[in-house]
Amino acid sequence: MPQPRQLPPLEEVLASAHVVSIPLRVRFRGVTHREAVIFTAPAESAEFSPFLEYGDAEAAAWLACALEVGWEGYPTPVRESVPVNATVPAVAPEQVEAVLGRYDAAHTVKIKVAEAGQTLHDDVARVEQVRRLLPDAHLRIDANGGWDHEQALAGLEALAGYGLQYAEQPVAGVEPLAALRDEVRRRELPVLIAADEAVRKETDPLAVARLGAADLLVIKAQPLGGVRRALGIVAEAGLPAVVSSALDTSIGTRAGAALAAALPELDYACGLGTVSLFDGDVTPASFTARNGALQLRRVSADPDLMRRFAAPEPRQRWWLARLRRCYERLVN
Ligand SMILES: O=C(O)CCC(=O)C1=CC=C[C@@H](O)[C@@H]1C(=O)O
Ligand SMILES: [Mg+2]
Repeated sequence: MPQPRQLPPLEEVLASAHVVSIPLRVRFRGVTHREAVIFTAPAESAEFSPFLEYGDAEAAAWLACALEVGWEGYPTPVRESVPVNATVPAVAPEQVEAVLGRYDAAHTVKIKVAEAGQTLHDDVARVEQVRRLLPDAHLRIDANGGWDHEQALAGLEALAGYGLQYAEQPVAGVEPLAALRDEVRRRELPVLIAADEAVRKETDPLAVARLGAADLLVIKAQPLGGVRRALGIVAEAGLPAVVSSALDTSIGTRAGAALAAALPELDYACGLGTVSLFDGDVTPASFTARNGALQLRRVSADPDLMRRFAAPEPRQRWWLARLRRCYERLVN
């Protein structure tokens, strides 16, 4: 398990922890509120927000990230500005304009596809609507592994005509992704393949690069156990990286921006625009993009806002118990 060089004492970690629940403007990943633990830590404000269904082994990596950020701070940036994409959840075409309206500018848009209970017809309608509204934007899709091999080929055949920069995790797993990428190239479909879950949910995040399963990697600081560990994975993989959010508040998004800002190469807009999907935040000036880019600055959690968005008491207890268990895993 990745760890910050020296863990701060558990009592200090608990004393700085605030459990919040922030409403989302649109349903995303099946949730309407995002729960998170925010630390008012000595180096930077930090966030621990593994998804609710994750077990402790996986969630512990997210805690390693929070402790690194909070008690060590960020690595030195090589750029001050990070371009980001707008994110369109699996909404109906009529809702697309309102979602895009939350962004100051959308030069690049990521569109969710292959949502359970929807059809390719729904995906085509959504992508078509984004393309109609933004004829010049770079478009990318994210299937979250929701297609099988044949569905992915059918999906990419149907959507490639709208001009896609890449397809993120069209099928689940590393080998299936490699097989799909081979077939996409054989058919000469003009779409690159990106790996997300195949990097962050596998025991070996480098398997994708070794097997040639993707053209680029989606990299997230919390699931990969921290900013510095993620930097190491990108360096070893030798593939272009798209740093993305884990649906974090402004605090976790700032850690993602620190990762993107420290990468030697940044060829693609990052998936760090999701604060615009939140209807509330723990910092007075939300860390959102201006003209399609985040400008690095200090982002600190505000005590009043953390009180305003404090999670209900039973959820606080649930999160603090989870935090203790994950900490124990990092120690042992
Ligand atoms: O990449 C983006 O534009 C936004 C982040 C995003 O899509 C995600 C955030 C959190 C959880 C994931 O299901 C999802 C993703 O799959 O990339
Ligand atoms: Mg993804």
